Amino acid sequence: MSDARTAEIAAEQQLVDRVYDRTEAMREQARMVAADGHGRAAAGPAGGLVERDAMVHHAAGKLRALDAEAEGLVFGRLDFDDGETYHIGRLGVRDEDREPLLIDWRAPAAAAFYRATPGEPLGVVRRRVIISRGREVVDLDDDLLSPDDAGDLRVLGEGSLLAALQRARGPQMRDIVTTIQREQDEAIRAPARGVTLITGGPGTGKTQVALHRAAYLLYTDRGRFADGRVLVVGPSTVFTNYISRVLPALGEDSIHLRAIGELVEGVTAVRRDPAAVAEIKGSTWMDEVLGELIWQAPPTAPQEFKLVYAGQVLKFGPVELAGVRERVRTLAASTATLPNAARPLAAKALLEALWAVVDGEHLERDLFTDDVGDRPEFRRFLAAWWPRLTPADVLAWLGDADRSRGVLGDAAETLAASYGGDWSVDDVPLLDELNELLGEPPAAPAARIEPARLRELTMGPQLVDTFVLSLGLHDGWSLYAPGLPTPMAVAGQSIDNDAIAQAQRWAAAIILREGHQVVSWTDGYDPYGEDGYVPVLAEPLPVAEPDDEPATWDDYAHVILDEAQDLSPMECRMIARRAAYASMTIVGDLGQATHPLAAATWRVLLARLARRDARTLDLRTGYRVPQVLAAFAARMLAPGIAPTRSYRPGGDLSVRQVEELAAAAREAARRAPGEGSVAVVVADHMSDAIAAAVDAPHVTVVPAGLVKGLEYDHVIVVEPAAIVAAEPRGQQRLYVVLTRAVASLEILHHEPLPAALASEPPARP
Ligand SMILES: Nc1ncnc2c1ncn2[C@@H]1O[C@H](COP(=O)(O)OP(=O)(O)OP(=O)(O)O)[C@@H](O)[C@H]1O
Repeated sequence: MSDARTAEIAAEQQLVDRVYDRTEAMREQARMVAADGHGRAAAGPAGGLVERDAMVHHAAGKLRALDAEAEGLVFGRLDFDDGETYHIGRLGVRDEDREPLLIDWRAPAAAAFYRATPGEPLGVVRRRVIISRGREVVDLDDDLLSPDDAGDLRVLGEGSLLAALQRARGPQMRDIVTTIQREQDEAIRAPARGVTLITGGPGTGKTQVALHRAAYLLYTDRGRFADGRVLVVGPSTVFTNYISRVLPALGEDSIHLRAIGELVEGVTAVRRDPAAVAEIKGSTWMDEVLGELIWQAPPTAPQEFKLVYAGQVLKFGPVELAGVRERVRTLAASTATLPNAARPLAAKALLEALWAVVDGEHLERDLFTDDVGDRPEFRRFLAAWWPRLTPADVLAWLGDADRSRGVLGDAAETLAASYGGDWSVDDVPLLDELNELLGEPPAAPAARIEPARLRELTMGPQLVDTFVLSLGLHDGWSLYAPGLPTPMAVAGQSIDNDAIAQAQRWAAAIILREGHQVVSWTDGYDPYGEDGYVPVLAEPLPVAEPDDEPATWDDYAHVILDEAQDLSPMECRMIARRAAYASMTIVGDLGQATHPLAAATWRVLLARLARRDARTLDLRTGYRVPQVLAAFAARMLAPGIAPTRSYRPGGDLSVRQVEELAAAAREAARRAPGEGSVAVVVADHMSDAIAAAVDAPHVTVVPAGLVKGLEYDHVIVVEPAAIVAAEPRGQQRLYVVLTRAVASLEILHHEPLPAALASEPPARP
């Protein structure tokens, strides 16, 4: 290494050491403030704000996790043509004089790190990636942005990108904060509002972008998105486990990360139903089916009712009771009452039916109804005949084909065969739907709170997590500060109510006095729940410690869907319920759609989610699959879908016909390189047999149905024809399987290859 380079590294090391020393000091300070017993709010506006700005209390606690990251806390530097220099890192850190020492990668000032090119340098003359191991700077990678080189730059930070891509895969995904590419950055920083649709072929970084976007949204508007108000949904628990390390590594752990099978409280479904079953369960027809089912007599309901009144025996058998049940349904329909709230209607209908058969010549109707209605045996019968139903109760009825044939017709047998064990992922939207359809029993009168009081209880003043400028409650504009229950400044009449920009300038000046620079404004809420403007600050504000109460699903402010191409109509309904008040980011690839009811176009998917418009960002460069393997996999692509351009050169492909698959898989796994991850991917129904045969600790056998979103250095695919034959969209499934390999792909087949793969000899690397 040249002397000049060694000196540069040493200079960067000094800065890195300063940042770590400063963060250590801040961590200590945060600890002392906590130990102080007063808390930050008690320190008053000035003290509280200075302490918060110096170092994010919340983030300080995360430094240990950040320390562990190979790329370290400081990873970039921008030199501008006016001599200005910034260092970019995973957090914003200021020095003792409150000068920025490190700019958070998500701050607007850091955007140039991911966007500057020779053609459009944005004032940057040098863009440097600082490569560290722990706290030690080991290398530097510089891009000099001279307009003369405009034609040459293919990617940003080529050296560090290549190094990142060449690193062997571990069991979990790593973040890409040091090497985010321009088109990815544009998707990450797209506005939060409305719906953002991010499309791209396999390995274009869609999942990475989705996760970095979640972290970005939290940075820009913590007041709105913190405390579990961002939901990220992935296709399976294997997948969410694979990506679960990325957000904590970016310093964010208040985001809800859930597999689609985990969206209903108390249910963790991992099993997928076969395509024929999934097709029925995923269709909106199920909404009608469930809507019928909820009014049926539960299997536990008594078939007979007997009562002695004034010497008369009143007796109803199954036929009469069925008639009464129908009557309850009619009454419920006319009053929009849901089944679980309909027991009072059931009592009314039953009493009416009894009155109709009693010899009531000498009886008074009201007396009869009151008398019978109060009898313990009547109430016991009613509770058993019209019990409170849970979604699980009703869904379990589908396990009995004789019972469900009336509503399901020919589909009854197919569905019944799928029940009996644990819930499948495809059942989860049905449980969610039933939750809506069944409703809740009416609240006991004592527990009822009048609306006015309810408003006060739920809408009363709360502390804000960030500054908010709002107009309304007082005459003129009010500026709220984090942690303070009253406005910290009021503009009274002096600012014209229409002049939002003028009010924002006023507020920005006050916020600047508190040590924060306002970069722009977004929408938000003041402590009274009224609309307000929230400043985007050049440095993040401290985060309130997340409270113990988990956010409920109607609190989500932003919902991110990964692998969205696979969502069935019923899954979309379940998500739409959770996203009723949320903006959304939808991420996917139509070429990888394997669900039998997958939407054919994004417009259809948006409609299923009750959305119409989206801003669309397409990622065009693939970073996972090397060119040779990408070209081979593209033969399986459905017509009309363009293949992805791959940035990664090479790729090792071999295709072998073998006598005995299990033995060949064992042998291939044994020969697989020790460096990097190795997976054997096989049709779901063959996976147990192949797993038993392979039995090698460093090799994972993955059923094809679970491999979506994952990647391995070396992939061995066993019997592609069986993967295609296993399901209606087997062709797409095989495409997903063939696009998982980062370095080598070995195909073992006994049966002939699917025609598209066999059409010409595979290219040799
Ligand atoms: N800018 C980047 N720098 C370094 N690595 C990157 C970059 N973008 C993507 N990658 C890597 O490329 C691989 C694929 O990324 P990711 O899984 O996010 O792609 P995807 O589009 O979601 O793929 P799929 O559709 O197949 O699930 C990952 O290993 C990811 O870390």
